[in-house]
Amino acid sequence: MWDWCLLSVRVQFAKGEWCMKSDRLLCFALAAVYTRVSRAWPAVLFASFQVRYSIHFWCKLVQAMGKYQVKVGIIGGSGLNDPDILEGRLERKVSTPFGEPSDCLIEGRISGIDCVLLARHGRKHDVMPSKVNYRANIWALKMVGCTHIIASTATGSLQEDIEPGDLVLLDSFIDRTKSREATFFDNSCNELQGVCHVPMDPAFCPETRQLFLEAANKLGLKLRPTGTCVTIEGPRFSSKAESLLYKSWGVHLVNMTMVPEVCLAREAGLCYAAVAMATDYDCWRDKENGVCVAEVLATFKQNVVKVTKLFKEVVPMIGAHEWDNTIDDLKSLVSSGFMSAPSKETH
Ligand SMILES: CSC[C@H]1O[C@H](OP(=O)(O)O)[C@H](O)[C@@H]1O
Ligand SMILES: Nc1ncnc2[nH]cnc12
Repeated sequence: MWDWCLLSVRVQFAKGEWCMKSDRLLCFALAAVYTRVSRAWPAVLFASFQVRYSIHFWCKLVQAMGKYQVKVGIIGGSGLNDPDILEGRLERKVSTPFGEPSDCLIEGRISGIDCVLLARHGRKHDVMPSKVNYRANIWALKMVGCTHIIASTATGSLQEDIEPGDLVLLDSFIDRTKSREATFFDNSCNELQGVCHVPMDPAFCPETRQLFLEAANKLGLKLRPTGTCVTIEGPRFSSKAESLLYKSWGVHLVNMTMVPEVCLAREAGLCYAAVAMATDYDCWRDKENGVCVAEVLATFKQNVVKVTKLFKEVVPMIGAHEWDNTIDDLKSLVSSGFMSAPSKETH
């Protein structure tokens, strides 16, 4: 039994995750006492203890064998910026060649997987959609080593069967923004020279999306597997004619932030997936008044637990997955978009 205890301690040290948390210490102490008294109980205790840590262990092992160390950036949209989602939090202020991101990065872990949380509109929600520095946000996450970004967004539903509170895993977008920096390759940064026409199909990372679907399935959570979102410039909501126009295009949802975030994540070679929550029916329906901020925030608040559960479930799945080919393919996709070879290795 002591061998088992020692092995466990060694694993904790090897992972660099040893910390004097009371639950872990108690677990070890009880096991040590029981070892003297009985031979059965320690096994039971350690079985439960090990289930949690063996998941971490295998995740780390899979990552250690791969080329890329997985780190998941979480961009919290309206209504999602609760840092409690992360264990062992540490705030880090960063600045990028493109300016300041919306707020500090909050680094921490979910189930042992390194994560970085960023509030898209700042933690006080004082940055409006058109003024979000999307380039700085994505670059900051890339700079601190993120391989993935999972994002949330509050959206208006353009379809009767997508009800307020429903979650949709986006698979495409339509860009109706007007005044946003939508590429890193505009020669404003010395490191990133060249003209890049990056392919945007598929728009969202298929492998990460697949893991989201499996995570939702495991949780028994309703997640619509596909959906197209039209991103408008904002900050105003749509007129009825605009709303009806988007609806007539067969679009499912409307928001103000998905573009250029998803495009910049692609240029940065990051695996990006977004979960949209329908918070309202915009203003196309005759049945009720149009959307307002209070409605958006209230609906998001009522349902936010679904998004956090889903994110907490999917992160260890991302950590356990093998990403070498996916990330290499993304890099090639970006390289294929250059009109001439970039002057420096940027990805
Ligand atoms: C608060 S109403 C409009 C606002 O909500 C959405 O934000 P996010 O995408 O960051 O969740 C929408 O895109 C608008 O920015
Ligand atoms: N109806 C709507 N239009 C644009 N952005 C939104 N975010 C939430 N609801 C929205």
